[in-house]
Amino acid sequence: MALPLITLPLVELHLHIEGTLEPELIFDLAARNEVTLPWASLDELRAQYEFADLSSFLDLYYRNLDVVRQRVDFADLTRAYLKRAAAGGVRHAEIFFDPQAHTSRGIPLAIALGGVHDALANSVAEFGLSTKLIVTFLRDRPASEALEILQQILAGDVSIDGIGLDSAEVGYPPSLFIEVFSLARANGLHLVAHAGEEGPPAYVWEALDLLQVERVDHGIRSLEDDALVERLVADRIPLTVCPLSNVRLRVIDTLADHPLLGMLERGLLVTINSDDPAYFGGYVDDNVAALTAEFALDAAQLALLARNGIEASFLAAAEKAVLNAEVDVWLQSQSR
Ligand code: HPA
Ligand SMILES: [Zn+2]
Repeated sequence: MALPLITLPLVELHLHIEGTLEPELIFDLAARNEVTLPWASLDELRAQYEFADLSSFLDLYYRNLDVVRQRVDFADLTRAYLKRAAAGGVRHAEIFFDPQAHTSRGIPLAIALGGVHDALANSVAEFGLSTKLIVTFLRDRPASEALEILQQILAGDVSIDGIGLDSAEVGYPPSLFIEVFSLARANGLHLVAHAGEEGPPAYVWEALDLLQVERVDHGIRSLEDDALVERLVADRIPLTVCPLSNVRLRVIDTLADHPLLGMLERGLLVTINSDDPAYFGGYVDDNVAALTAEFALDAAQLALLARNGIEASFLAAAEKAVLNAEVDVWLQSQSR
């Protein structure tokens, strides 16, 4: 009898829930909410998924959210991600949610956040997948708005685990958000920020020194600054790298050009993630599979990447130990 296949237990740390809105769900929610779409068919919508850079992607990402309106829509969106992620071996996900992508189009915060929370609350029971929720602020909107929303969340009844920064990077340095991050820190929240995706290494320094982030999202432009790499290595600051996103947003030309192996060689704590899987051609397991094919990664390298994700997560030590033991079992299964 064939041995049952053991899947590598994965942790996902860079995932925008809004970026899991698949074309089929866009059409379903448009029908549910009686929204007229500008696309006549799924194919016509899919034809829009060619991006020149981050901002051309963000235009479509925000636009497509028009169909997500009711609390149940947010729950359905989130549940669909959890189901797909679990099927790909994800055991723990730390999920980004952009409140301003919804409040700015008139959806009350409580509806959007409540719907996401409804799905996350059942995730362990339904999918065997634990989660944390990280509220990300749009850096191309005023910091005063982010501060107001954070205050509302802190006063509300949905508890969150951390905050982050995303959206258009260049021209919006982390220094604009010092007050928001100070408030989050004072309230015991974890801190992350997108930096060094399209922005310069100086933004990564600011995220570390001014915002005191615990992880850097993307961060691949850090490689342009040796002193910064030394700092990231010395402090074991994780970088949540998203290879298929990097290719689709033209941060790099092709997957073959991805600096993953060089980053690992330099001792960086690199984790593999999907970013916006409905837009970039794959979920986290697809990212791992694409890297494995491109760079002929062996079982030890895959186990290292899985362990990096576990180390970089905001799980408690005992929870990390459980997942690391599952990686051990997977690694043993690979040598048989
Ligand atoms: O890849 C991203 N970068 C910045 N902001 C984002 N918001 C969703 N995805 C992204
Ligand atoms: Zn991102």
